Amino acid sequence: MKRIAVLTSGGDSPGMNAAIRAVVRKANFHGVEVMGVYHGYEGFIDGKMELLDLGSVGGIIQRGGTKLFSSRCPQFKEDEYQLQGIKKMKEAGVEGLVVIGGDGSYRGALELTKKGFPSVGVPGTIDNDIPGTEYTIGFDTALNTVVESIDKIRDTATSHENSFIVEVMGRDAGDIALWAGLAAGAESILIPEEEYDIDDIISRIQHGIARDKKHSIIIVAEGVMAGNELAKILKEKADITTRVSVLGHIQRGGSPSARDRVLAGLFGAKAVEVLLEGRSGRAVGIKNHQVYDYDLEEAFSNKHKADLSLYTLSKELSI
Ligand SMILES: Nc1ncnc2c1ncn2[C@@H]1O[C@H](COP(=O)(O)OP(=O)(O)OP(=O)(O)O)[C@@H](O)[C@H]1O
Ligand SMILES: O=P(O)(O)OC[C@H]1O[C@](O)(CO)[C@@H](O)[C@@H]1O
Ligand SMILES: [Mg+2]
Repeated sequence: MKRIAVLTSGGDSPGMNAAIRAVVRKANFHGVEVMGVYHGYEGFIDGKMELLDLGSVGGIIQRGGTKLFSSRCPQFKEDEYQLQGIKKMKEAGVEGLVVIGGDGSYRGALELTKKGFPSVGVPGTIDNDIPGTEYTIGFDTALNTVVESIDKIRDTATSHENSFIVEVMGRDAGDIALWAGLAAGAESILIPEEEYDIDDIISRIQHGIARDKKHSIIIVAEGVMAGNELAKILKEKADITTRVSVLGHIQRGGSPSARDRVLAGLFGAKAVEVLLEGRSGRAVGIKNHQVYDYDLEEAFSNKHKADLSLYTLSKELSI
């Protein structure tokens, strides 16, 4: 291969820029040019891209967001648009693609590979919900943002002896809620992967009050329900008044943590190696501290499993 392309797709995540940089620098190291495709699959369809040289990815390793912009592009699910994009790429001499994104983006990458355009997936999502890899780029930074926010909420919760509900991101995946709950010492954690027990949540708050605890923190992943909805249930069922904080998109921003930058470097470089070895339809991941590649299809035909031992542990530690 003499020229490949890179794009970022789906929700952005801190560390995507570091991954773009790694793809460009690693490919250049092997004498291969890299085109940066703008706005995810939207730009792919239109062939909206430009050459990324060594200098063009300088100064971005520490920047949140993605220099290439991202999008959710529903029309890319249709063959017609995938083929149109492949045509544009081939006309520009592009022979392979690195897709940095989540599970949806991976589906697009597999479709392209099946249609004869070699593509490799790099896991870039704060949700940490891609089967086959223990960590995704951006999860660590998002987790730290959430934990820092909860620490601040805890200060005011303690001063006013309030119970707080903190709503975090995660439509289908509870990793952010779970890890943040454990890291911040939340009394209850609600995740999409596990049925919640409202009586248990209530009794934990009441138990805290009875032992003169100054605050209570409940973390709810948005996929379970909105924080305000939970507040209403607690009021109606047990006359418990709570304050609600919805952390929202601040969780997707900010400078990537050192861990996410390292992961981005490892994954970006590995994706280039895979393409240059003539392999495609692969995803890169990390397991037991080893970076490896595996079948893209495995990344979405299996369901992501949250580590429920953390859930049990959190219940034991926060009482
Ligand atoms: N079945 C599919 N076939 C082709 N392309 C797809 C498919 N599913 C998703 N895509 C493409 O991938 C894009 C991103 O998918 P999605 O919105 O699910 O985000 P994601 O990559 O899972 O990231 P995250 O969930 O972290 O935000 C979609 O907008 C679409 O362009
Ligand atoms: O960009 P949008 O549409 O607000 O997406 C929000 C979703 O994206 C994610 O942040 C993942 O990127 C999810 O946690 C969240 O549910
Ligand atoms: Mg997704």
